[in-house]
Amino acid sequence: MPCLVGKSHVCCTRIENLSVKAGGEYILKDINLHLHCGELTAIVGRNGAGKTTFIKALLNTIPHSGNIIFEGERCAGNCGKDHTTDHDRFCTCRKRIPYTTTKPVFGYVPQTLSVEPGSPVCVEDLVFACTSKRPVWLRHRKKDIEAASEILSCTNSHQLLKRRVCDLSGGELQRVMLALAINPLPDILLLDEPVSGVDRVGLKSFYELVSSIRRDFDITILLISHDLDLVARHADRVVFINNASAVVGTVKDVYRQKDFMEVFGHIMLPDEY
Ligand SMILES: Nc1ncnc2c1ncn2[C@@H]1O[C@H](COP(=O)(O)OP(=O)(O)OP(=O)(O)O)[C@@H](O)[C@H]1O
Repeated sequence: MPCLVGKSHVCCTRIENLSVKAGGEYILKDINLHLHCGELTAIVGRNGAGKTTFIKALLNTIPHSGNIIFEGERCAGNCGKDHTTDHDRFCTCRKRIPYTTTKPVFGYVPQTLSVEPGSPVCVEDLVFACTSKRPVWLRHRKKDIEAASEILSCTNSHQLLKRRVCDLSGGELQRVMLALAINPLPDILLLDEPVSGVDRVGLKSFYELVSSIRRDFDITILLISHDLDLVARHADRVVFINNASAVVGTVKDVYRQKDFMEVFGHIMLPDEY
């Protein structure tokens, strides 16, 4: 399973001159960023700054201009192992070739999932709907249930398999969606931090889980965040979106920047406590 795949490749994503306009105004203008594998990059900014717009442009769900170029490595294809899509990208054999694409594979966890109260859909159905070509209403086979459980175990949510999705807490739902977003393993994982239905303890464990994914899998993680303390503790780099442009740097660099301090004030860094 992709879950078992470890660190094996190097990659970089270049975002060049990304712009989004709405109603004649720029929401984002000429954003240029380099994102690296194995790094957690947090996107911060005041309400309405353009964080979600940025993610939507990356996912190509809204009109935008500019380029997204993903450079990675994949198996050369002659190592004699079974070649699934994941294998090509994450095989640990030594014969690897560089590849470049403008269409990287994204995993996406939205801020929330709208679920009808009382809906009988259980987590198992949700996993099958996302991962299997077999109609969800057919009786679930033992091997499919085991595969679903293994997918969920990546985020320690396998015990939720039989629970109704509408009954899950905000934190439980995030864990299920995160498991789906990393199976199969994407090139870039986009996360929108939950802002409702998750308490402070749940949010902390969400960041710890994201950090462990960053450690275990060599993928680029971009996280829209509203919790600047948790960002300071977990992010490798920060993108601060303000006035349609972006400032990028380490937590310390960005948090001590004049514009950032005007918006958010003085945020203590972990080594200042
Ligand atoms: N389709 C659209 N047409 C016009 N304006 C839009 C459109 N989509 C977003 N906007 C505006 O673009 C700005 C950025 O919105 P966006 O949702 O990206 O902000 P955000 O940083 O994610 O905010 P929040 O932190 O509140 O979630 C807002 O002023 C919003 O009203």
